[in-house]
Amino acid sequence: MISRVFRGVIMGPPGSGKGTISSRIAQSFVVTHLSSGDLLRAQIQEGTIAGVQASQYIEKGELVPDDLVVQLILAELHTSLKNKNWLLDGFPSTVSQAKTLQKNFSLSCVLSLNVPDDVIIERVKNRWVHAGSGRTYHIQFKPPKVPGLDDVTGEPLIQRQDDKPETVETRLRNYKKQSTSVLEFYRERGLLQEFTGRESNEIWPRVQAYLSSLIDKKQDKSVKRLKIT
Ligand SMILES: Nc1nc2c(ncn2[C@@H]2O[C@H](COP(=O)(O)OP(=O)(O)O)[C@@H](O)[C@H]2O)c(=O)[nH]1
Ligand SMILES: Nc1ncnc2c1ncn2[C@@H]1O[C@H](COP(=O)(O)OP(=O)(O)O)[C@@H](O)[C@H]1O
Repeated sequence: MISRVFRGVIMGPPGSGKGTISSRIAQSFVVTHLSSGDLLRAQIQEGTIAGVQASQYIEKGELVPDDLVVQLILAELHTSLKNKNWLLDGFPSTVSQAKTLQKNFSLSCVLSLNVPDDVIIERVKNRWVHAGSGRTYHIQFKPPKVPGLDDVTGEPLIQRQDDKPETVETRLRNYKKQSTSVLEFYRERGLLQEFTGRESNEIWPRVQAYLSSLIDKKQDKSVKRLKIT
């Protein structure tokens, strides 16, 4: 059933391909991708109070307090993404966040990526990002056109502080601890669609086929990835 507005969530452990699959969804459908991690990193870059608070948790691989991230996400959904198709990446990460989201919006679906830990740990080692846009690259899987530089701006790529192996281990542990109840919350509501695999290129066609039944492709073009100023 194609509903008027698409409101989706994509879940998965760090490095599972949420950003990769989300950008393909944004290219294939009229959907704007909003990453809670990108929002938080933008706050840190701007040196806001929220950014200073969030950085203390992010650098340890721990979740940022619910009220802080809820405020940032809801502000975007009620303004720049009002009446638009959107896909949330990395939010909700707790049941409390899921309940708050449910009070504000009814979701079309929740996609969950199941990728083995050994694949994730190897992948994140070679993840490079363009801090300003959140675009991600990978030495083998998605290399930049010019080594070390962002394809769009030509600015230097960096590795995230929280992508260090010991922090990734913490984030993986925290994801497993927190996500079980969030996945159950959505499974009980018949919203959860799980995709298991080792490569994004094998998962993507299954995601694309599933979303084709939910998203109306004919709608006017909307912004692909919310530019977080
Ligand atoms: N080798 C390989 N790397 C991938 C694959 N999918 C994504 N990546 C890369 O692995 C890293 C993590 O992917 P990302 O989409 O950022 O995952 P997220 O943390 O869940 O958003 C990035 O550097 C991606 O470019 C894949 O199928 N194979
Ligand atoms: N919904 C959220 N609730 C609390 N903290 C969050 C949330 N989303 C992101 N964060 C914080 O930002 C960090 C980076 O998130 P993210 O960019 O989604 O990582 P990845 O995409 O690699 O899984 C997380 O480790 C966590 O500290």
